[in-house]
Amino acid sequence: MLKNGCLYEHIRWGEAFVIVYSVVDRRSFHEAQDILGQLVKLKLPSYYTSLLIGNKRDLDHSRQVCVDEGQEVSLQFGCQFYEVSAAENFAGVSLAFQSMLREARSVQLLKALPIRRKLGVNSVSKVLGNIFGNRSKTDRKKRPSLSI
Ligand SMILES: Nc1nc2c(ncn2[C@@H]2O[C@H](COP(=O)(O)OP(=O)(O)OP(=O)(O)O)[C@@H](O)[C@H]2O)c(=O)[nH]1
Repeated sequence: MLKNGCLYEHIRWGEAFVIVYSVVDRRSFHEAQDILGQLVKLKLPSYYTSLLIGNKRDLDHSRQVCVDEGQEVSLQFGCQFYEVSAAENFAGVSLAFQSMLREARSVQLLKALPIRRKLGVNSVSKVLGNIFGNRSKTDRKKRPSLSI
């Protein structure tokens, strides 16, 4: 799956990723870890959001991956983590996706923050300069402006 060029391209441009494994299939859990590792390699240091989902929670009697293992991997890779049962109801799946989208939107806002902060600092320093500056107005006009 990871050798698939198409997936590789998606990882390149994607900003939010959902990785699903089955709690009754340990191999799928290992594959999920591989994908999370690929994301780290291909995406860092860019910001991205990832969500790890352990599906088929209802099949507890055949469970091969315990909830603690999923949690541990999510901590290791800094992603959100939910166990759900797509067969039982969609509420859990929907909540997990909504939570991931909220984080992805926050990340987008954070990305835009440095410019805003820069503008804010410039505005504040301009106001302080006007209040405390001892230069005449004509002197101030001659100086090059740093505001964007
Ligand atoms: N019990 C149970 N079965 C599920 C759940 N989610 C999916 N399934 C079943 O798992 C089988 C595979 O589901 P698909 O939707 O085809 O998903 P897939 O990614 O192709 O999954 P795999 O065939 O397991 O690799 C289907 O028979 C689904 O009904 C779940 O949460 N609980």
